[in-house]
Amino acid sequence: MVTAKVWVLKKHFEGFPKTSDFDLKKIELPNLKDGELLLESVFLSVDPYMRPYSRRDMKEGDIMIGTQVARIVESKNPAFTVGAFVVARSGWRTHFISDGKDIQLLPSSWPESLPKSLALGTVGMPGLTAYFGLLEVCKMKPGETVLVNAAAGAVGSVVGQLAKIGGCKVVGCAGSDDKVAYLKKIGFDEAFNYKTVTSLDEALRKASPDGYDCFFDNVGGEFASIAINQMKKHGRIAVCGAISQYNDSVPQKGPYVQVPMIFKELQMEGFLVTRWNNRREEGLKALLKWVVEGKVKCHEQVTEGFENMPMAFIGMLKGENIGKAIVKV
Ligand SMILES: NC(=O)C1=CN([C@@H]2O[C@H](COP(=O)(O)OP(=O)(O)OC[C@H]3O[C@@H](n4cnc5c(N)ncnc54)[C@H](OP(=O)(O)O)[C@@H]3O)[C@@H](O)[C@H]2O)C=CC1
Ligand SMILES: CCCCCCCCC/C=C/C=O
Repeated sequence: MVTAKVWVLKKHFEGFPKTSDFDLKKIELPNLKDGELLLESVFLSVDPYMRPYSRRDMKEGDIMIGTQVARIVESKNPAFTVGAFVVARSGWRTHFISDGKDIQLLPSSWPESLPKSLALGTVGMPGLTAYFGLLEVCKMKPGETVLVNAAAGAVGSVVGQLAKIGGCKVVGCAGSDDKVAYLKKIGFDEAFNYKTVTSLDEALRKASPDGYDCFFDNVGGEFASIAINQMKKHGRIAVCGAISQYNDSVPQKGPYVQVPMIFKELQMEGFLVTRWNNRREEGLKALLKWVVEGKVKCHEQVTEGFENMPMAFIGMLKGENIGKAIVKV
């Protein structure tokens, strides 16, 4: 008999999540039936979507949603061997049982030397978000200028590097001087700390006096309202995330987008990375290749210990992470 530790949502978040909104519990797992596997989580992901999705998809007492890289410790399914690593969507649990249908083996070409946690970041859902958002929504072209916010995070840091690979000029904004230094290190042409500039409008203008062809928006709210005015004619805005609004108890008010949208003839499109689930393999293959070649650099903010999951999640929402926020069990 295996005992799993799980984190449940004790109380729906009101405003910014608190550690007291979570409860750590223990669950006895049953013995495996034919066709089933026992897995242990090795790395778990904490992601911004957990904040809005908890309200939409969960009730109090449910196990927190989320993904992990897990190792197969017992198998009664001939398609999966003990010791193999998979990406699963089993929520905040140390151990779980699967019938093998909703788990994905790490690509067979995954180098031994590459951290498996990257399957939750650059070579996982956040990397795919950057890849499809830039190619399919922004439709970036060589020579264009791309703006990205939350630029030092899991999605943003990949957006900037893919845009450079695609022959664009890249401007990134992030919330600390250390993050700005990181952006310059990984090849961003311009980067600034949006928290310390006297005027965001002026800082954006200085970074690209001619304006922006593409804006990959991870933040929404006031930042997006200011940035939209600096789009070039026929610019494209990929509305990827709105993290500045996820913890609001009262919805923020305008300014509104219609006037710049009309006079600059902009395209603005929201998207979910799951739209391209049928092209997941293509995206992961491309991302893995760039990482192995050293063309895309990865950084992870690793929190040690399953007990610290709520703290890691709250820290990520506060902006404490450079690169992908990960918990190592
Ligand atoms: N559409 C889709 O399919 C997907 C959307 N997303 C979205 O992409 C965005 C980035 O996700 P991800 O890369 O995983 O997360 P990050 O690794 O970027 O972590 C979140 C970052 O958001 C920034 N942030 C937090 N609060 C605010 C705020 N009030 N104003 C501005 N910035 C803030 C912080 O960076 P800083 O210090 O720079 O402020 C923080 O580090 C999120 O909005 C997320 O919801 C992610 C995956 C898929
Ligand atoms: C329980 C795991 C669900 C994984 C869903 C990933 C979809 C991410 C879409 C993100 C939207 C905003 O952050």
